[in-house]
Amino acid sequence: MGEETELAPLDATKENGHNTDRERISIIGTGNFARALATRLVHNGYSVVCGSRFPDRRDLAKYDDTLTVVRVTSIDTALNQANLVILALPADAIVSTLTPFREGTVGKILVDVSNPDEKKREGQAESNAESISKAFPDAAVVKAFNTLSAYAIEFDYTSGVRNVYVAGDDEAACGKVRDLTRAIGFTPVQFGRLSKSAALEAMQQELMANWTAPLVITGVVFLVWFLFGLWRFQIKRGGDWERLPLKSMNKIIGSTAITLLALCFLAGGLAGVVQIINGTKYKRFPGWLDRWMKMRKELGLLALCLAAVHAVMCLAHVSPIYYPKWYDVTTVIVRTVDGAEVVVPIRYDHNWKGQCIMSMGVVAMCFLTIVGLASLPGIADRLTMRQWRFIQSYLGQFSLVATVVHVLLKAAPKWVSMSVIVQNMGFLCLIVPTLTVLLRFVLALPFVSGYIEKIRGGWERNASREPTQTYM
Ligand SMILES: NC(=O)C1=CN([C@@H]2O[C@H](COP(=O)(O)OP(=O)(O)OC[C@H]3O[C@@H](n4cnc5c(N)ncnc54)[C@H](OP(=O)(O)O)[C@@H]3O)[C@@H](O)[C@H]2O)C=CC1
Ligand SMILES: [Fe+3]
Repeated sequence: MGEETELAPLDATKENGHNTDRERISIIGTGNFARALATRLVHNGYSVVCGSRFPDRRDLAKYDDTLTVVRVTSIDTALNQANLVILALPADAIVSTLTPFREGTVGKILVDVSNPDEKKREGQAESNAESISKAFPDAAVVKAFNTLSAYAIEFDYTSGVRNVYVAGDDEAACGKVRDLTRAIGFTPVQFGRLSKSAALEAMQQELMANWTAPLVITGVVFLVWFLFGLWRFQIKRGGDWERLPLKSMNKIIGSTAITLLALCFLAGGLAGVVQIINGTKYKRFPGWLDRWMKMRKELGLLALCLAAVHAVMCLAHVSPIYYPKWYDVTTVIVRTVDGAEVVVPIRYDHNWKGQCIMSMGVVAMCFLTIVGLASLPGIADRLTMRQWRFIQSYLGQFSLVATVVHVLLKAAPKWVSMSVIVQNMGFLCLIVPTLTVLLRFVLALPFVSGYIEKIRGGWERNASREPTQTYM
């Protein structure tokens, strides 16, 4: 592809009195991101020009047939071909690449899609977008698209509408970028002024946004149950190490899952208690409760993940060998050649206990899966508020109750005969979930829930109190 001298000048895009320059977009760069955006733009009826340092050497058609209609020109020409220019260049090369063509940036909307190189940007307060804006003050710089991958832009037409965050100081320019975003099948979300672009760039650097604390909590809960299980099932029994990887680990993982599930629902219960004590919803929750409330989704998903592992491990080893009390056995007496009588089991059937434990586990897993799926963005977006609350609150609590019953059925009768109840993992791992279920039950009683609903509706017990104090 060479320099396209026959390209119409920008003004020629005004047709029938209408300015159709929105139809032509310039992209500077011919790399992965530039090609992905060009493909999507062409699919949506845009005419695209790509500016390259080496236009003669770039043949975009060899990547995808769609790109045969994309002209590759010099950077200078590309800048002059559209009002909206997307800078798909490496972050560090943007200013130096455009500086020789400063004239061409005047009056243009420059869309910065870049993400910083983490190491180079450490301690640097200014975002890429702000640096570009400073270097080219006669252009309107808009930050957008940086939170999407080239792959998602090029191929992901099916998994729901993705958000594209837009930040910039020029409202008209931001509006044009939002229109473009919408036109190619994304949902534009105005993120604020250009100063917010640093947050957008940081967003992309975060590997585990919102997940660090829930993962640490999961690790701590797992460690507590692991150490207890190690002592209870291996050390105390004088070394039963070959059962550690599956049988003991299954109980440890199951206990971790039910604890996390309880922690997920306990936060909401405590929030209700705090609101009753405060007598108003206009008082902030204490910091620890606020943070806890915000990690409920992650805690629930981690509980679901571990519950699934527990279920698979159960399938792998639940048998009459490990759990004889869950089975009825049919035996026959066989006489050996030397006349001795040997009792031989010929058939095992799950008894009532075994059937109830397994079926309650399946029910809990099923409801928990629905709750987990409904919390994922693509699905949650499609639910009405009422549907979402029904699944998260009612089905969620039902899954916790089913889980508690599952463990109770498995462990409860044993407690009665156990001299030291606190050594029973089934008993210990039920304490927090049972307290949570009881708390939620009390909060669901008509006069209590009515009182909370009143508070959540804006009613204040002491309406004359002023000003409302906040927790720090
Ligand atoms: N790839 C992705 O999934 C995502 C990328 N981004 C951002 O998009 C921008 C482009 O990324 P991507 O397309 O993956 O990168 P590539 O390395 O694939 O492409 C960059 C293009 O920029 C041009 N370029 C101009 N000057 C230079 C230079 N000095 N050094 C290297 N290339 C130069 C090159 O085109 P030519 O040789 O034709 O001039 C090159 O093809 C980056 O800022 C990145 O942070 C953001 C989100 C996701
Ligand atoms: Fe279980």
